[in-house]
Amino acid sequence: MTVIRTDDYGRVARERLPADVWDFIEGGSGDELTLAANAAAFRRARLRPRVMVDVSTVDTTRTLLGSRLATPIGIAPTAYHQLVHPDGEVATAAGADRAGALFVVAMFASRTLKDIAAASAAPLWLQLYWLRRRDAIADLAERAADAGFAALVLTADAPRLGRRLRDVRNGFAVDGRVRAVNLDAALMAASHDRRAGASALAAHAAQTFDPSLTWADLAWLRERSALPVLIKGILTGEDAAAAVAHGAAGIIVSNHGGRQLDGAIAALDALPEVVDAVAGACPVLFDGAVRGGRDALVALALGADAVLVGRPPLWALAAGGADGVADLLTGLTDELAHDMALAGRPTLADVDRRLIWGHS
Ligand SMILES: Cc1cc2nc3c(=O)[nH]c(=O)nc-3n(C[C@H](O)[C@H](O)[C@H](O)COP(=O)(O)O)c2cc1C
Ligand SMILES: CCCCCCC(=O)C(=O)O
Repeated sequence: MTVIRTDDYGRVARERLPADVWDFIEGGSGDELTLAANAAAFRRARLRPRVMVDVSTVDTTRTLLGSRLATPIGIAPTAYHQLVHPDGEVATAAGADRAGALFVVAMFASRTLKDIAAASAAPLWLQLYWLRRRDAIADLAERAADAGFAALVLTADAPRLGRRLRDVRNGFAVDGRVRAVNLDAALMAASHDRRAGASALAAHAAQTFDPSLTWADLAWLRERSALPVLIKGILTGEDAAAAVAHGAAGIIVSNHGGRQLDGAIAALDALPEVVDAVAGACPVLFDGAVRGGRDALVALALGADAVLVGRPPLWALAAGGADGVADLLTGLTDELAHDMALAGRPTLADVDRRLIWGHS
């Protein structure tokens, strides 16, 4: 199959991956209402292009927390990349590096932070879940700083894992050969216990995730790491304001790709409210159903400083390893530049709400 659009990687990956791994990646929680809403929100958006603008040069570069990126399209944290490719996150990092893109590495990465860092000169951030074992969080934050990671991302929307019915039906468990190597083995054992009619990941999260996380705990993390801490999983202006008040260095508007609270609003619909509440106090990133350059353009116009893609890099990794990831990201960035030119917005500074019909 010739790969010309993001979804083509998905078709190739689906042919290559075991059905239960495909379902783990693709699935949302519950009735997958939020998963569907994320994509539908982009399909509704309509653009107001300007003409007679010099677009002979289009600039997609973006500076985020002091790091210069070739593209405002980066990689969202997703667990266990070795489920789809033997090189796992090392290949993902190499692909992101070639595209000059940000890669947010998951706490449950299947390659070591050191090996991932060695594969990329582009910025790397580390995502954290709030574990009952605080020592594991502090230890990981320290190792991330030592390995040259530039920021931490605390995922706030997962006091427990969403009820992902595909995983429950498949009795999904992570293949024993794929390990969350940055956490100690005892902490991770349950994610490999296959049991009919249950998701091993959900059972494992119930044991290890600490559902008592509140804003006060952000101070604990900030005291233990000099790295800036962003909060991922914000969908309301109230929480965005609280994040700023508690010293968050950035916010990621996200409903976890429709994998947590089913029925939560589409991430794109939440974006303007969050951007208004933040009022420029810190960068606002976005994820959820970005599948093309036009989607990225819409989210940027609604106020995101950068967008992240979650499932597509896993598809591209399965389809073509590091080359697949690099091609995906450069392809998305080319599409973004193309649409910026046709919309009469030659720089990201020109991309604002006036571009979106109904928001101008
Ligand atoms: C297979 C998979 C694993 C994920 N793992 C994590 C994770 O470990 N930590 C996290 O904060 N979010 C995780 N996410 C959510 C993504 O970071 C992101 O919010 C979501 O995938 C964005 O939506 P998209 O897939 O439509 O681009 C995961 C998503 C998928 C699909
Ligand atoms: C207990 C391990 C949880 C990893 C979950 C990754 C994931 O599927 C998600 O966050 O979504």
